[in-house]
Amino acid sequence: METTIKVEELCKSYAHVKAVENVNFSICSGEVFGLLGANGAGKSTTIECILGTKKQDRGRVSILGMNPHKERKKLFERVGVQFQEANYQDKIKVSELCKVTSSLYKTSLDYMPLLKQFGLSDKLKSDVSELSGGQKQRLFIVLALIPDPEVVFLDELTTGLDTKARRDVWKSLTDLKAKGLTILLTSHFMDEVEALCDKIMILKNGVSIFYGTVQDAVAASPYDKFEDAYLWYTNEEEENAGI
Ligand SMILES: Nc1ncnc2c1ncn2[C@@H]1O[C@H](COP(=O)(O)OP(=O)(O)OP(=O)(O)O)[C@@H](O)[C@H]1O
Repeated sequence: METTIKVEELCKSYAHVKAVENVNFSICSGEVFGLLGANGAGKSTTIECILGTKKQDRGRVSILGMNPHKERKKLFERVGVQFQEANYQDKIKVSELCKVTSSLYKTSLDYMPLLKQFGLSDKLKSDVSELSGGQKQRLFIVLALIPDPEVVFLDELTTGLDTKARRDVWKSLTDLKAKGLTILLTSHFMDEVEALCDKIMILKNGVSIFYGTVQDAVAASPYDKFEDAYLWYTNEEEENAGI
């Protein structure tokens, strides 16, 4: 399988914080990769280095065979990003935001079927500011998919979604993966990670403490459930240090 994203020896510090330290992973096309870790573990920083919106101090990143710093424009056409907090005008309607987003790309998908897929058809004429948190979250996934991307970055995928909406989003993503879409997601829900991810990396204070499949993560821990294993990985050092 073709490698879509390759991260080698990635390091990035801010003033006094080592946000990412010597991180290595690769993601093949059509794979779903979960970047996990507590708040502040270094997930967003890693993603921003891959997208080229932040410059790493050391290490190499390649995405779709490109250097994200040198080929930002080309990359933009082929990559989708779900933002947590998008900057849009207060009074913009869902249909207008979809139209504006489509106009940014040379080629884009028809947004109507996407809105339908994510349960938002009846919100077409609503102001974005009037949507519920979960509806906004789903709209941001739709916006990320409008450029018909080869890779999509989904940050805190289903935070704020109700049970049914989460399951629907999982199903839609599984269908897109089957068509070859590569997905990098972050999530704080381990059931979601278990349901979707082919491979995961768990970061702690910017360092990778596990890289592999969910099954391997469970097998290498003293637990049978992934959520217990995840907590064991992320707390291990404190426990060993007697904190
Ligand atoms: N612009 C910045 N200036 C200074 N420190 C920063 C900056 N951005 C992030 N950091 C620090 O770098 C570390 C990693 O932050 P990052 O946002 O990558 O974590 P994260 O895993 O994405 O967290 P979350 O789950 O809360 O989104 C944290 O200690 C954070 O305080």
